[in-house]
Amino acid sequence: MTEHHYRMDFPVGWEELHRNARALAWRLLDKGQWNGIIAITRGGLVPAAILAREMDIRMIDTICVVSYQKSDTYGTAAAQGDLTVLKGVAGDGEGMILIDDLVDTGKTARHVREMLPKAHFATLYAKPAGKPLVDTFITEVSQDTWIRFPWDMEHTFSTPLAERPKMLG
Ligand SMILES: O=P(O)(O)OC[C@H]1O[C@H](OP(=O)(O)OP(=O)(O)O)[C@H](O)[C@@H]1O
Ligand SMILES: Nc1nc2[nH]cnc2c(=O)[nH]1
Ligand SMILES: [Mg+2]
Repeated sequence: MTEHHYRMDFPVGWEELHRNARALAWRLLDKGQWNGIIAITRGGLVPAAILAREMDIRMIDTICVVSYQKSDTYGTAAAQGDLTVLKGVAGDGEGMILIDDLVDTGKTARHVREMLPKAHFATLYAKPAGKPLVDTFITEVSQDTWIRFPWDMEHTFSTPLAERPKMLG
């Protein structure tokens, strides 16, 4: 188990996520022809759907993995367990876009890149430790930032920034 310390919160709304995913689609279209998309579950599924629509790709597969345990009250990962692959993909990934929402420590990226060494690994967000493992990403955030995706959030009371350090621990 690896312990993580996140000091900053980075909430991402649907519009911002959509804009970033479309920016990624532009970048990938510029890089050539693709045979399909492989989404890393679960975070890669939404970006995969947006890429598929923008890039006119119908061939979509998944690598199904379990890694982080989100165990604290605020949905921030307290620990990262061993990576378990529930479902892989045949072949070496040639001509395929391998997509995830983000790369953090790079542990997931390292594992899936070994499984599909010829795939083009893309993410919307990247933290410095994982950045060298990504072929194409859109937005970099610092290592001590916890990204909150729209599918993990709902509209609720917003705690003033000055009080948040107590919450993040
Ligand atoms: O670079 P790493 O430190 O390996 O972290 C990145 C991984 O963590 C998140 O997935 P998570 O395990 O939270 O599961 P989910 O996609 O099912 O929500 C994210 O979607 C990446 O897959
Ligand atoms: N939602 C979310 N999941 C993660 N898994 C690893 N890092 C992160 C992060 O910053 N945000
Ligand atoms: Mg994930």
